[in-house]
Amino acid sequence: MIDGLLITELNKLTPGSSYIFLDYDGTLVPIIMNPEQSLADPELIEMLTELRSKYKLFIVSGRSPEEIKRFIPLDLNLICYHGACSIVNGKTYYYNNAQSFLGIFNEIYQSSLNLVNEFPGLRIYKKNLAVLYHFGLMKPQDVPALERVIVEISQKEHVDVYKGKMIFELRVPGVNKGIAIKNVRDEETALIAGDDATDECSFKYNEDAITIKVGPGKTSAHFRVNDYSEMREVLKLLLNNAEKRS
Ligand SMILES: O=P(O)(O)OC[C@H]1O[C@H](O[C@H]2O[C@H](CO)[C@@H](O)[C@H](O)[C@H]2O)[C@H](O)[C@@H](O)[C@@H]1O
Repeated sequence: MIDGLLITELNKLTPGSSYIFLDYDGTLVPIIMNPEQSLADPELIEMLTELRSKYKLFIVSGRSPEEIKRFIPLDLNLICYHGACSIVNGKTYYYNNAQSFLGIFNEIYQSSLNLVNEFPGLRIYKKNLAVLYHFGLMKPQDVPALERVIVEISQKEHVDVYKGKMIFELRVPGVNKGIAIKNVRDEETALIAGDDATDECSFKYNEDAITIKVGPGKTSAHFRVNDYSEMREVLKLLLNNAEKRS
């Protein structure tokens, strides 16, 4: 059930001027074993279509823009690669010259490929500004050894390691969803929702916003919902609020 206080807070968001920043995996769609299959369903696409017409909507993801665009066939504002790249009104911006890491991540990907022989079940995905190591199908007892290898690569190549749900990701150093969000919204009212460690930066850097943790775990968000379907109920409330005010 949605917290009554959250329902009251939602009234502070003003259609036309307030921002909505939504993480994707685990927040709008469930976490699944195959990351390439996380397509948005028709209900979600309809909801996002409505939301972007009423609020300043951003999807804020660790994914690449290409992945998000394949999953959600809408022209949306995006913050991708955990904050390394933003697409605002069709224009692309990179954090701190992040695009200069393209070659490095390609090299890391190529030289990592043999790890699948050392760690049965490991899947490695090439992203332009990141490399994703998915250990969901690995034996749990092998994961600490994989982590050590990945930390070594990150130190050698001067990139950051991110530990998410069943994944390690090498990403552009210093990226932070929270700073990217802050730069976009300035001090305008906003709702920010996310489910994972990377979203905690979004909450911490934007304490004045309405922040929602999706699912269990320690958080600095002001509110919590149980899962992505309850998050969708919150979005429906936002749409109803906008409808009442029009
Ligand atoms: O910031 P997000 O939109 O939450 O992206 C974070 C990572 O999401 C994806 O991985 C997660 O979802 C996958 C599909 O459900 C799941 O298989 C994986 O275990 C999760 O960690 C994505 O693959 C990563 O690149 C993102 O960084």
